[in-house]
Amino acid sequence: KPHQFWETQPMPNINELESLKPGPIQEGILADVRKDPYNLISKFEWCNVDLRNDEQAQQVYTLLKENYVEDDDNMFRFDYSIEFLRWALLPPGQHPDWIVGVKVNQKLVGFITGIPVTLHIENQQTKVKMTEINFLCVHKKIRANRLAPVLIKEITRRVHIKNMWQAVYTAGIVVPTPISQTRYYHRSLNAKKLIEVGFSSLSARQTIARQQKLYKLPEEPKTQGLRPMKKKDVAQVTKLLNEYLKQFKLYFKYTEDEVKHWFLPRKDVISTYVVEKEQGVVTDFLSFYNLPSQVIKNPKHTHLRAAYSYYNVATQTPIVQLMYDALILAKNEGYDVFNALDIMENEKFLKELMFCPGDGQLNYYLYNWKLESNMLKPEEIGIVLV
Ligand SMILES: CCOC(=O)c1cnc2ccc(OC)cc2c1SCCC#N
Repeated sequence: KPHQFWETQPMPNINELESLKPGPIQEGILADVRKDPYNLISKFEWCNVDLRNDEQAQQVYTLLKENYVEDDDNMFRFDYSIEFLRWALLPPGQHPDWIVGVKVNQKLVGFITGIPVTLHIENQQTKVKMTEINFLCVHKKIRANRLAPVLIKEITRRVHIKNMWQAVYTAGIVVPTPISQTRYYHRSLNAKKLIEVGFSSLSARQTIARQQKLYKLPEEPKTQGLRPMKKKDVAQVTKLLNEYLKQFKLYFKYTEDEVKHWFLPRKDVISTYVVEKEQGVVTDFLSFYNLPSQVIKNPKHTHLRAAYSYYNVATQTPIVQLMYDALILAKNEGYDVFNALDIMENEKFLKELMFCPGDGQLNYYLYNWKLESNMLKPEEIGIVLV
């Protein structure tokens, strides 16, 4: 029976979509929260992973590299780097007991994480303090032990115990009940490599040279005043971002500390460029993160270098021009492909900049919250989960 576990969770099911009123589905009662961790089958143990510790970070890296998400054709598997995981999982206000591992004989075989976020939902006046759940992973060799539901229940318990009752997460699969179904788009930067790894294919009339010409980009960005973001830009970027995000139905509210963490450039992790035309005035910014993938069983390539569109705020520069510059910058940083979802204003540049729709979809979920509108359109989503 499908969704055995999800039927037991506070998620609206199909026939409740009409009856439930907007807001929390279940009232959270702190006194009812289990004080001790869920039971694990013998030899399995809970652990809090300290990602600042090189050995423990290496164990997480290897577990994900070998067992985390693959595309439907098993052509790629995400290869999150240790520095990326430290960026993604050690933001301001992080809770050490929200980086949850399961070990067997000191070997990491299961993983799930949460980070604290403040989410603004639809027209609700209040912003909801909640957790963003990510990196649910069970080693391939011990699947079908029903370990994933226990990992989800345990991190839910660790969130409840802090008096938080909602969560936000994404998944490529459909379980009860998505709040939005978005699509990945891909813009080729290295046509030859995408053909060699088998992602792109040539029709009879096409040649590799023709494809390379089609996707060729200028050497340098067009926008005057475009430069890497620096610490001195944090205040202006925070204001621009928080103002920009208000147009969406779902968005995070950022403190300056959070903007420092999420946007200051980190080599091979996050690239952020600001537009400063007039002395000291930042009018726009673009950002993309580095998430390579292992190419599974390919004679010629072991990895794909993929840049993922993060947050882009265009107030003076046309969004198409800003994103064209993002492609040029990503190409110059050595990426093979530039990926983006059809969320926020992305539809405005995807076609014009020659992005192609992928066959993978990304579903957004809210745990224990009924929306006013059952589903949100992709362009109403203002959050990117890495
Ligand atoms: C060339 C276009 O495809 C990808 O970039 C890519 C790379 N690695 C993956 C690993 C797991 C995976 O599992 C869904 C998908 C990919 C994808 S397509 C969806 C991500 C985007 N954009």
